[in-house]
Amino acid sequence: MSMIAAFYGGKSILITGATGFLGKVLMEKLFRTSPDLKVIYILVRPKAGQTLQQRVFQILNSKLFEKVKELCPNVHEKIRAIYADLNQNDFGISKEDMQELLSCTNIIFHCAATVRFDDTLRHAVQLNVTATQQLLLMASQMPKLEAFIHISTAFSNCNLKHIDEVIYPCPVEPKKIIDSLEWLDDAIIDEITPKLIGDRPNTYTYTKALGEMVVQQESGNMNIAIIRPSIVGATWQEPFPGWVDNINGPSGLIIAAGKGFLRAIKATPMAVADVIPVDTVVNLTLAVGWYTAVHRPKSTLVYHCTSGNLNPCNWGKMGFQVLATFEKIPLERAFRRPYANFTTNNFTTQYRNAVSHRAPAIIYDFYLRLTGRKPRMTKLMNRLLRTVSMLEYFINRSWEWSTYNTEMLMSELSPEDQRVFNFDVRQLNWLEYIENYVLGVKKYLLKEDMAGIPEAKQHLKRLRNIHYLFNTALFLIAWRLLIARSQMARNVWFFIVSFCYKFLSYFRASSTLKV
Ligand SMILES: CCCCCCCCCCCCCCCCCCCCCCCCCC(=O)SCCNC(=O)CCNC(=O)[C@H](O)C(C)(C)COP(=O)(O)OP(=O)(O)OC[C@H]1O[C@@H](n2cnc3c(N)ncnc32)[C@H](O)[C@@H]1OP(=O)(O)O
Ligand SMILES: NC(=O)C1=CN([C@@H]2O[C@H](COP(=O)(O)OP(=O)(O)OC[C@H]3O[C@@H](n4cnc5c(N)ncnc54)[C@H](OP(=O)(O)O)[C@@H]3O)[C@@H](O)[C@H]2O)C=CC1
Repeated sequence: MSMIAAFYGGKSILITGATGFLGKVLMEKLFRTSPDLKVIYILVRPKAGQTLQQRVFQILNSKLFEKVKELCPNVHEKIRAIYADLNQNDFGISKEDMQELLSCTNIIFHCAATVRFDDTLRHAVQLNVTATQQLLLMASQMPKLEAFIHISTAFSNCNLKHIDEVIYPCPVEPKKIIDSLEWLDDAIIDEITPKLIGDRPNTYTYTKALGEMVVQQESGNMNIAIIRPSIVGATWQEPFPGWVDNINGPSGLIIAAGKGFLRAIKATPMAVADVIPVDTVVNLTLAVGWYTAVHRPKSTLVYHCTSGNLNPCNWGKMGFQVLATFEKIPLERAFRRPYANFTTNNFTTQYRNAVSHRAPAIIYDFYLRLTGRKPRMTKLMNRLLRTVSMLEYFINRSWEWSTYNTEMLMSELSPEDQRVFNFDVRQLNWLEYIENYVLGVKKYLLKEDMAGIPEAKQHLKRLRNIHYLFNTALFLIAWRLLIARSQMARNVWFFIVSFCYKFLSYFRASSTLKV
């Protein structure tokens, strides 16, 4: 019997960010391994015209929850969606709901965050710092609380090369930032943002670091732990391989490469691709929840959930395997044949952006205009290049994350728990994982039918023929222009034509002789 699964039985668990990528997988695993848990409270806001209930209904009816619904048919009765917007004071939670949360919650998993790299400092602080502070204040009023697990990111200290499982201080106190954002106007905030974030690449990593400091400062006598996952990717094994439902991290670029939009990317092939499957993160999170509540470590422990030091893969290998998978299983309606490579310096990157990205987009938009349709490719391409430029920081560097606490926890688990809550990435076969990831992107994110593969292959053949035709036409036009202007080119042309003619005459004469 799994001790961790048994621990969550009968518990009331509060999850923030349950509608997100990580949150959904966390909920799924909890229901699958501890179907006797009491209730999962999820803090949800209405979104895209959907009410709370509609959002929960949509999650429960997704492929991810198929197994859970078999094992635990009353799962919908065990989810209690509570209206909450983390941008508001007290999260906008009603008095009755707040009372219930305060009196019943046993465990908190705080996953909600803004993960956008281009968010304003004001919004990122509100969500990743102030909301964390408010949640901790709520948690401190919960008499039955056993553990508070905060999800941070391995990149919260990406300004360092070697990162230990400790909370590093930020130059400016989080409280000072929160206070000053209250009275500064947006223009001034935008101006001081680069100075505040310093050598971090964006407001996301900066505010996640501030969030950790807040956790440390407000921990009081609660049992708190921080988990730092690196780049969270599709599921490895559970509930099935390859599940992914958002375009963050590598997923968006995998689509862009598969559809033939992305032809070149500035990346260091030998840099470590510290991707970690989402089910591995969830298994570690649940194990940490159990350990923190049961063993009550004296201080706030930080756990790195990374792959690089135990089972490294690099961007070169990842990119190669992504493209190799698209050879066998292409995406539907590709713009061009999937073919991409890495550039290493700014000059070649600018050149490839102009020639391989912008020029085809302009030509295609011209074609759309000619055929009476609305041009859209240039806009799409500019958006892609902007996204790529924001991710470049992470694919041109390597970091070392120590994993003492994570390895210590692994050794504390019973063999059964090591199996059920497996977070040992040494067992991960990267090539298999990447192939399943790419397949998952096709099936679960793009919702493409596997029956469409022959048609997709046919489409790629047509694209190849168009590509050959286009290149031949381009060559002939360039050659025609050249021989019209240069005597030397004309001489070369005359030489080639007469050589071919002589060769053909000789061939014809000899074959005639043989007969
Ligand atoms: C040797 C051979 C070689 C061969 C080589 C071959 C190479 C080729 C192979 C290539 C593959 C292999 C290499 C891979 C490298 C990966 C690097 C990853 C590094 C990641 C590091 C992460 C580290 C940190 C980890 C963390 O700790 S945090 C988590 C990470 N955080 C992020 O990853 C957020 C980033 N993103 C943004 O920050 C915003 O996205 C922004 C970018 C500002 C844009 O922003 P914007 O332009 O506004 O675009 P969006 O609005 O966002 O979206 C635009 C459209 O997508 C739609 N859409 C938005 N959402 C979603 C959603 N959910 N689900 C579905 N759709 C969505 C939206 O509807 C809109 O569609 P539309 O409306 O146009 O129709
Ligand atoms: N994905 C990754 O690569 C990594 C993620 N992490 C961390 O893991 C955690 C989860 O990330 P992930 O699941 O990928 O992110 P998602 O963007 O998929 O999910 C974010 C969640 O936060 C919720 N949320 C955002 N704003 C609010 C708000 N104002 N009120 C209520 N809820 C809100 C979202 O709700 P809604 O659905 O309503 O928008 C969503 O449920 C984050 O803390 C992130 O920093 C760490 C390392 C890597």
